[in-house]
Amino acid sequence: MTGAAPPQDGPAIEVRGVVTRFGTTTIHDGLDLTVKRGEIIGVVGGSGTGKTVLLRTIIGLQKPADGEVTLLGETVAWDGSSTEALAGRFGMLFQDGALFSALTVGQNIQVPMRECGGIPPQLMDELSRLKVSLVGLPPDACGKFPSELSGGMKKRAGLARALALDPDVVFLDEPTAGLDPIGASDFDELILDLRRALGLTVVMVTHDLDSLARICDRIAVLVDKKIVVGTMEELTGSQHPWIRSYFHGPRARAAFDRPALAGAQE
Ligand SMILES: Nc1ncnc2c1ncn2[C@@H]1O[C@H](COP(=O)(O)OP(=O)(O)OP(=O)(O)O)[C@@H](O)[C@H]1O
Repeated sequence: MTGAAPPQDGPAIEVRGVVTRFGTTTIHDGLDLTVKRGEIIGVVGGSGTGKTVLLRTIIGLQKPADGEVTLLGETVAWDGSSTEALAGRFGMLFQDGALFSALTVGQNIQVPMRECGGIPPQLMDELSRLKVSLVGLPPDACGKFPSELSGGMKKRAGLARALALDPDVVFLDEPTAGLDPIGASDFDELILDLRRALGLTVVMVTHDLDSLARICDRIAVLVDKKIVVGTMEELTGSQHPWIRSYFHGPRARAAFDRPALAGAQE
């Protein structure tokens, strides 16, 4: 990490030549990705292609075998100092919400505030109420335990915690998984509202084609241990077999409201 103030322009995230190996298995073999500030980018790929590992790498939790990552102008160091230097500047919503079951929603939201330190308890209470309202939960949700919440409410509570310290970037790992279509589309709207209101940059791993079509500016596809990135239109024109079948399958056509490709195999 550099000690200098991070530049406010330039990309939110730069991934250059990232190689990730577990034992003898290579997951990423030279990933490059640039995420612009204020962009909503979807990350897709087959199961086990390393989408979650990519998020963990960007936020400094997973050290790659090679490559460089810059997050909000800070070079990620993977020795713990990254997370410290970037404290509060990014938030993460883990796949299952990852709320602490023994803590209320309000207390969960206050976890990052306590880690940050120096925030008086009364202000933390006030801030957690604000975050609860920001994500569209009723005020009484603050005093509830995760077990008392629906799946959709848990996701919103997890998002409120990710937003606890007013981050510039949020990472969402399958935020709409397990939600019914209405809950999922409400969540999509919430992400769009938050981007509009807070200027957030959003990196979202998702299998939800409706979310991709509705809210993502660009999509990063993990294939062949690398990333192919483009707009929906650009990727729709790709000849790569996995990308082609992903963006032209019947479910994709329903989500993207497109007729079948002329000559496409069904
Ligand atoms: N800490 C680890 N040690 C060893 N292998 C790991 C570790 N973390 C992830 N892997 C492996 O790396 C691969 C990619 O994992 P990852 O969770 O990123 O996949 P994914 O693309 O998010 O998959 P899914 O869509 O199924 O959630 C998997 O084969 C996984 O088993």
